[in-house]
Amino acid sequence: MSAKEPSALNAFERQVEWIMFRFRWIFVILFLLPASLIFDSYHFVRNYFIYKLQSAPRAHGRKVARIKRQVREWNESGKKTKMCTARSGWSTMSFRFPLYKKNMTQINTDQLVDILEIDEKALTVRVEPMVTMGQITRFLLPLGYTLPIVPELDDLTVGGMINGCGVEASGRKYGMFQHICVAYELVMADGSLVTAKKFKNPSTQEETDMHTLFFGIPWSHGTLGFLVSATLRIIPCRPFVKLTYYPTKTLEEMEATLREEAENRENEFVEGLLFSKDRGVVMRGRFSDGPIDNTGKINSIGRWYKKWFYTHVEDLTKTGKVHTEFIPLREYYHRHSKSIFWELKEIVPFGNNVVFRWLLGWMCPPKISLLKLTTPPTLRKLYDRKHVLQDMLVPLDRLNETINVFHKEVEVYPIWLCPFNQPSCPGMVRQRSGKSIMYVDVGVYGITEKKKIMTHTKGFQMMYADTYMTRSEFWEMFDSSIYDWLRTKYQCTQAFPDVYDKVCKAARY
Ligand SMILES: Cc1cc2nc3c(=O)[nH]c(=O)nc-3n(C[C@H](O)[C@H](O)[C@H](O)COP(=O)(O)OP(=O)(O)OC[C@H]3O[C@@H](n4cnc5c(N)ncnc54)[C@H](O)[C@@H]3O)c2cc1C
Ligand SMILES: NC(=O)C1=CN([C@@H]2O[C@H](COP(=O)(O)OP(=O)(O)OC[C@H]3O[C@@H](n4cnc5c(N)ncnc54)[C@H](OP(=O)(O)O)[C@@H]3O)[C@@H](O)[C@H]2O)C=CC1
Ligand SMILES: CC(C)=CCC[C@@H](C)[C@H]1CC[C@H]2C3=C(CC[C@]12C)[C@@]1(C)CC[C@H](O)C[C@@H]1CC3
Repeated sequence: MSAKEPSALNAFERQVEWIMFRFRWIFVILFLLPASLIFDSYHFVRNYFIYKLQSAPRAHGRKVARIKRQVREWNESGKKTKMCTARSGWSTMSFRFPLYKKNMTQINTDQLVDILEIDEKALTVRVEPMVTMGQITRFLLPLGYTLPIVPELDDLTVGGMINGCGVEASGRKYGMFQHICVAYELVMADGSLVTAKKFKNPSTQEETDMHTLFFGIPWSHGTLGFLVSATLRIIPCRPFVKLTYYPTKTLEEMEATLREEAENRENEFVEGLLFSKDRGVVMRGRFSDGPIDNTGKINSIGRWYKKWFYTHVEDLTKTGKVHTEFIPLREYYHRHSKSIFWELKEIVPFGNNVVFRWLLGWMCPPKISLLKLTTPPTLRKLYDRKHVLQDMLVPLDRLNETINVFHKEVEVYPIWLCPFNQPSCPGMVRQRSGKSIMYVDVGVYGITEKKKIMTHTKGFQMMYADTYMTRSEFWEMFDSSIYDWLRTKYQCTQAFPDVYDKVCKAARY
């Protein structure tokens, strides 16, 4: 456990800080909302034309050749500094800017933004790593398919979900994002192109190597090679999610209901929200064709004038009754995008007001990357002191204990609870029980009124969040056996930093 001391501020500085925080919405409404709309419209049109022209598969070879050439040039020029991707710090989905990029050779992977091919026989889709979740759902759902796991913010990338990690409400059935991956195409430190994948019975040394590499990539944060494409599983889907809300009145009831629903094999999605230590709701979802059996109405939560999803859920829990409704699938997947979970209320405090929603809701949300880019240093300091951003992945039977720790230390609500299945397979996140265990992601995001203490309970911490762990604490949490071996075998130690040196506090500001 390590404490973060608030820096001493005088009264004037506090006032400036408060004004910037309270009136940021003016800048957001006047500049960021229109800029976000332009940005998204450009990408929408661009992707539409690329799809219609079918040019992405041909262009992929050229893009990969360029990356191989950059890595070979790095080798030939004497390997002076280590390598990382050239993705700019402001466009990534974490609060922090990566400091490490400044002193490294940046390999340009920014053009890898296209969906390459869908194989309806093998039920897979092959995509480049900068493809976003919003892009994938827009492409797959009209074809009647979906990824088994769709992390909910539109701008999360496939590369980030694989090299970092991705969880979502369907994790109870499919695990983490890495568990829906079939193969990774990688440019390694020597400039070679390899395909890492799972083999049922690896029979040659090469197959064994590629099998081991496949398990090493998730959570490695680009420290084993550059991902240039990924083959992902797809599943058939239906146009709606039939969502049932079960209000809970105690933490014990929450844990029991979450477990019961997570273990029910008929459920596709299970998610919990805690609005206070005791009061919460468990939501279970199943694919559906809509309200044909008169068990509920359609609620198009994604429409611009609709309430933010979590406030809708909170209103339902206040009735104390079980409620069922049908949500269009894509709107369900991106249900937390419009309100950026519950972060937008700090930025546009009246963003959920009915008048605002009808007038300007269609431009929401502002892009997270633009918010990040335009956070002034004064506000960053305030966020440093008062804002909590933590995701702890813990076995479900430790939920109660974990909530108690977060309640005592930061008392930030709502808390996001996302159960997911953690198989016993090799990799950095490792449980060695020999069987699958139900874990839960406990996500805490928001402003705390308490003195901020960063605590890490037993489990795995998602590394996009703020981490104050020492190197030894880090490697106590994660399993390094395959990782270290792969780093040596593929000459990564000279080519890429150690994963801890990318995610520790000193590497980000
Ligand atoms: C000095 C040294 C030499 C090494 N030499 C080799 C080598 O020659 N060849 C090589 O491949 N690795 C080699 N390794 C890597 C080695 O595989 C791992 O470091 C080690 O086995 C990890 O142990 P573990 O208990 O975490 O994984 P284990 O559970 O032992 O897993 C090892 C391998 O078994 C397979 N496996 C296990 N569970 C599952 C599962 N649930 N689903 C699918 N696959 C599974 C995977 O291939 C995995 O890579 C070496 C490591 C070291 C330190
Ligand atoms: N529901 C969820 O699961 C959510 C998850 N998140 C977190 O957000 C992060 C994803 O953010 P996103 O902006 O998409 O990704 P980032 O750009 O932040 O990438 C995350 C890491 O993956 C590495 N990486 C990305 N692409 C490649 C590639 N092609 N080759 C090699 N390494 C690569 C990056 O390396 P480098 O440093 O070299 O750029 C970086 O270390 C994840 O880490 C995730 O944990 C956030 C919100 C929700
Ligand atoms: C569901 C999981 C696993 C994680 C959700 C994480 C998000 C809540 C955060 C990821 C990036 C964060 C940023 C902000 C809020 C919280 C996230 C969206 C800001 C928008 C907060 C305001 C700052 O000025 C900019 C931040 C950018 C990153």
